[in-house]
Amino acid sequence: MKSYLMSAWIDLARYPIDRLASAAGRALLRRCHDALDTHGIVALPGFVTAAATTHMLAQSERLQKASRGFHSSEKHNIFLTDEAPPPGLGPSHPQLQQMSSSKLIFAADELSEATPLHEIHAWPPMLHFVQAALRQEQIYPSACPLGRFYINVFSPGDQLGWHFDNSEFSINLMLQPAVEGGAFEYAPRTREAIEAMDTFPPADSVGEHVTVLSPPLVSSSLYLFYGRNSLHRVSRIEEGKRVNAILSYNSRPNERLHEYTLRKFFGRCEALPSDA
Ligand SMILES: O=C(O)CCC(=O)C(=O)O
Ligand SMILES: [Fe+2]
Repeated sequence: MKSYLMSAWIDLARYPIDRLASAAGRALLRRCHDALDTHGIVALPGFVTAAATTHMLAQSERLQKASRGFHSSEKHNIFLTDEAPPPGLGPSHPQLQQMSSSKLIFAADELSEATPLHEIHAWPPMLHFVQAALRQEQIYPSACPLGRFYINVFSPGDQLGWHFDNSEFSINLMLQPAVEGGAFEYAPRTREAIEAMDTFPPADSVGEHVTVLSPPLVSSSLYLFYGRNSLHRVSRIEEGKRVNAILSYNSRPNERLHEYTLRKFFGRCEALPSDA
């Protein structure tokens, strides 16, 4: 897709991701690197256009009305593993903490081909930008029919408990922050410190033990962060819906999510029939 068409979805004047070698492109990358080095996260306000956000929110609204999607509700540990912890750990050990998470998810195959999300995810300059901003050697768009991109809808009472992601980095597009609650709380580069703890703090006191950032969440903004190394959560939504999109890229080509993750996230392993 040509830049002049993509500029309907991405604010390419403000974020010249299709001209990374230009002075403006290099300045953008420097800004990303500085923020990632300092905070482990970079926020890019107004990365997508209001038209793109409106389009994606309308699609999510239609799917909610049609009772589509999968409401995932689960208990998990902070490392998102199913491995049995070694015996003899005290009850407050980080490996034994059970967190609760719930949200409604629309998988990629429920989001039509014509969605801006599909076009943004597949656009080569987007991949090159993410790769350069996150200083990855080579990344590839996820090939997972369900998980290559998806939309999360958090309603009041939903949250994501503290966790480290399995993937090294995450690309999160905020479409609509909650009216109240639903903060993204992020503790940069804390994996080693948390792994070394004997006692994990109560969920609401984590910030007394490690530095927790809570970037302002603004509609149409893109957030890039290193989720495998940094403990993070989405606090309980108190009012309004919180809607965001996740774009997946991997360090190996043709990666797909494993059956276990697919079941947990999407409630199924198979893509829907293409005429669904
Ligand atoms: O919704 C967010 O802001 C973060 C999502 C997240 O941490 C995840 O999907 O693993
Ligand atoms: Fe996460």
